[in-house]
Amino acid sequence: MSAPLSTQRPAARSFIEVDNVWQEYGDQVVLERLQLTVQEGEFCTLVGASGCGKSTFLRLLLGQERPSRGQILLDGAPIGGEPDASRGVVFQRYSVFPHLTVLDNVALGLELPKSPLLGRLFGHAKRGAREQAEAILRKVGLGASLDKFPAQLSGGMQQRLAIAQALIMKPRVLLLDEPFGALDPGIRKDMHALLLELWHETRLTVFMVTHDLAEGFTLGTRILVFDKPRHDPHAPGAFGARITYDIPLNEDRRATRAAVATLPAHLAGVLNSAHQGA
Ligand SMILES: Nc1ncnc2c1ncn2[C@@H]1O[C@H](COP(=O)(O)OP(=O)(O)OP(=O)(O)O)[C@@H](O)[C@H]1O
Repeated sequence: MSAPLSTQRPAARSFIEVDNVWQEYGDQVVLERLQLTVQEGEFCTLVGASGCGKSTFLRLLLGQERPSRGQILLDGAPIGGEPDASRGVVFQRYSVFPHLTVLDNVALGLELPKSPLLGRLFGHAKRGAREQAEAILRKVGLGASLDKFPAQLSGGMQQRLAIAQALIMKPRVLLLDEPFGALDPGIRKDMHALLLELWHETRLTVFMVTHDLAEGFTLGTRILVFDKPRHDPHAPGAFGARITYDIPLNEDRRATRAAVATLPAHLAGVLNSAHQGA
């Protein structure tokens, strides 16, 4: 007998579903059997050895590449073959237009899609785009640098600009590929505080690749460890990486004792020292 109508609910759908995803380039398997569900608003940090496919996974989430096998769903629909405004991206080195000011670089994000041929808006629409760009630049701490050119900014300021460029498009997912890798430790701390503040405010879903495990444990609500569980010394490309650990962290960025108990010693050690340093 079916349940009465009032108690029937559709099954809760995950915001992002990664279903048996593989990525292969020629005979090199980079990622294999990735299986993951992510709810809207999670902050996932991705860690793992160099070359194990973290950036490749971000490109798949961005829609820049299609998986060789399997599929990725965003709100139930397959991620298309091209990036779109629902996903914003920030790389370690971001490409800005050097001949445009900070303000114009950010406003351009709104101008290009609306005026694809000219790339410029005029009058009221232009004012609106510039006002929005200015508001976001103030939020990321670049309010005093609106008329500067990118070459006049420090590394930390350039990453603030990159974050503003991504946020102006109001993405639902923010993809960060080692965004702070080139910054000094003090500036990195400032950027962590800024990113957490923006995330608390917007509750964006974030995927961030980092080589710094402590950074991963400090920022993420969940850490995804990528690793190759299988190796063939005679055929290094035969097997790909998988998500070998998926560690949920609570609001204070603490893992449960049960989760820590499953970790190898080097990961558990970094987790403990990240908490002591917090
Ligand atoms: N378009 C491509 N064609 C061929 N091979 C590729 C392509 N993109 C990535 N690869 C290979 O896939 C593997 C994973 O690269 P990827 O950049 O995703 O790793 P990563 O974990 O992000 O590395 P790192 O931490 O050093 O940035 C590498 O061996 C790389 O050479």
